[in-house]
Amino acid sequence: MTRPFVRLVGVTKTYHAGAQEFLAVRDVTLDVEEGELVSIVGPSGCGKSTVLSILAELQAASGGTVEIGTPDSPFTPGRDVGMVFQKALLLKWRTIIDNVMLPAEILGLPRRASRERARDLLEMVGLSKFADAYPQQLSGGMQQRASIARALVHDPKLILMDEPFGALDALTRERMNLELLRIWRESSKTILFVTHGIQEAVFLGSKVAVMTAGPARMAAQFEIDLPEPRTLDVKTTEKFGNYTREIYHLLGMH
Ligand SMILES: Nc1ncnc2c1ncn2[C@@H]1O[C@H](COP(=O)(O)OP(=O)(O)OP(=O)(O)O)[C@@H](O)[C@H]1O
Repeated sequence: MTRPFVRLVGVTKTYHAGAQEFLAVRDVTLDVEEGELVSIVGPSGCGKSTVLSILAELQAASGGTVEIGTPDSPFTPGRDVGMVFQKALLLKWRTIIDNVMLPAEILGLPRRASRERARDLLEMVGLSKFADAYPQQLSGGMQQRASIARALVHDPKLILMDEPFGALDALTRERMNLELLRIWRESSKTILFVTHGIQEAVFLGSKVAVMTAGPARMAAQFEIDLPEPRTLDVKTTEKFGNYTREIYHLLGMH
């Protein structure tokens, strides 16, 4: 049995505000295999972003175990993380290719090789023609594709996505889901995908971790056994319906 790339065991996070303590998450236990795409779904405020920030080592857990990397594939925080947020957060005074290159620049990676990689990634996300355009010339979905290319440019081992398609219209979101699955297959990265959308979580993940609020905790996990490669037809299957129904119930929505 190989070691998972990410292992969280009984992770808790307490925030302090003066003398007040606030338990933001507890009972977070999750294994993510190398190359796996795992969804984390839950209502607003249940601590999903907190879990991602602990994984990115932007903040420390208050308790429990956080292990990332394996002996064969060690993990360097900062260097080995790519992040995608709800907003694309592109710098409007930089061209798309210069935006994509930003993490490589910050890490001081060789410029010529990074530029080539940025071009390849823009091709992968279907934006070759827009390399020299500015962000405001792109639609929301295109900007989000550029931000995915930016998250991959320094070849990180772990991609953390925090509600990346939440601001997109429903059709673009579906299209981006398909795009993400293709990019994931082509790049074979380990991806953690946070969403409020139960259907989105089940459609994308080989595993779905469900977080509940009040008190915030990781309540359950589902191995999602659906045909690969996944297409939108999967959503009409009985199995897909059963997974989503079970998660709705867990979240108290009947
Ligand atoms: N730096 C902080 N200091 C104090 N409390 C915080 C801090 N960051 C988050 N919290 C609290 O911790 C809880 C979890 O927040 P978090 O942002 O992780 O939830 P979330 O599930 O990602 O929410 P959303 O889906 O709305 O983005 C919330 O109640 C939030 O108010």
